[in-house]
Amino acid sequence: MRVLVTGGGTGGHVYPAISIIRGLQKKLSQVEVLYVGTRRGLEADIVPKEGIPFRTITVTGLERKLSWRAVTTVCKGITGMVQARQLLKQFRPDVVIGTGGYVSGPVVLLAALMGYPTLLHEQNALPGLTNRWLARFVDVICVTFPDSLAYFPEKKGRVTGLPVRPEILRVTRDEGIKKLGLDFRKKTLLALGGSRGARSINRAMLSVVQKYLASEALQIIHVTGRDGYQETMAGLERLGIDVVNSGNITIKPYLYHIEYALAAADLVVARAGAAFLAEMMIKGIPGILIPYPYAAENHQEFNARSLERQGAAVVIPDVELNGQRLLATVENLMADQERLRRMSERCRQLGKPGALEDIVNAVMELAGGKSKRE
Ligand SMILES: CC(=O)N[C@H]1[C@@H](OP(=O)(O)OP(=O)(O)OC[C@H]2O[C@@H](n3ccc(=O)[nH]c3=O)[C@H](O)[C@@H]2O)O[C@H](CO)[C@@H](O)[C@@H]1O
Repeated sequence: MRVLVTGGGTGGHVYPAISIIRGLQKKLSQVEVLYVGTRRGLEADIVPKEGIPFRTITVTGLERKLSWRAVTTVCKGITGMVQARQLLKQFRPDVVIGTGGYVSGPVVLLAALMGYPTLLHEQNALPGLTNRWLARFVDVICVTFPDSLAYFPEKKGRVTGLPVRPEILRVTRDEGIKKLGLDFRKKTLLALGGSRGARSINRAMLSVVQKYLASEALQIIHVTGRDGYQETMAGLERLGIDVVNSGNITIKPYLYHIEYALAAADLVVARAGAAFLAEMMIKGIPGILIPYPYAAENHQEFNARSLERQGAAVVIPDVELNGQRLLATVENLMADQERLRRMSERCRQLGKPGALEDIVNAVMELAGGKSKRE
């Protein structure tokens, strides 16, 4: 099978694309892949390192106002379309997969117009601009949140979820607690702010760390992000909080093996990026979510509110976040273990451990069911 994959700009679009490619390679003995991205997106760095054949086209984001920049954008858009058409004609895929981001616009559009079977994957509850725009042209749209089905033509959408790394599915609570040197008798709070950390969460967490410094009930892992580590440590020192000798608090700039922390956690404090939320749901961990307010079209708010409506999380808007509010929310949840248990149950029901399998099956079905016109 020949699969052309496109999607990029940020990791949020690139990692699901790589997971889908790996899933197809595992399932099929013969699969030839071509990844189409831009030179400037994160995909240009990651995809070749993964050993996946990679080609680039020229595209830039859409301009909302008429200006010289808008004219240049249109010209680049036309160049991108011509390049995409050439790549499609050369590679002749059995199926084309788009995971969002500007680059997938011209590639998937051309593919659909040329008669190739097309599939989109949407990660967020509020679908991205490119996927919303492509929806009318494509065959199948796999979504993460049921909420986003409302933005797509009725018969095309299906809820598959977002693929998570296999090690996250595999590691057990006992393994996580042991690996991180935690106490089996205590509950564990994991606080982190997405892959780059979050200053507002780091600041608010100071109050939570201070309160639970010597707790017999709750231990804390706080991941600050690389940029926030020094500031957090300085903040703790200013407050006279000695985390090193407390034995109850772990502060790290980044977790390369987050699967252990996820396996150990009973509650998280986090942003609301789609990948992390999918991981929380699968592990059954309720969340206190503080959506990143500057994400495109405020989409993290939609992700977080979706889980809140379904009883799997509580939301604190970033503008309302401070130490007092976060501490009160943690304390309320810790005082109501029955509520935490119900929330955890809801998370597990929402988790989609079979996401990758479902997407791979949809791709295979599509590739087998339609023939190319060009
Ligand atoms: C700022 C922004 O716009 N982010 C978007 C981006 O998220 P982004 O690509 O940043 O992804 P997420 O925030 O959902 O997930 C972060 C990932 O980093 C991992 N991790 C994090 C911290 C750590 O110490 N170790 C570690 O391994 C997590 O396990 C997770 O897999 O694309 C997603 C999918 O389109 C969107 O939903 C997010 O809103």
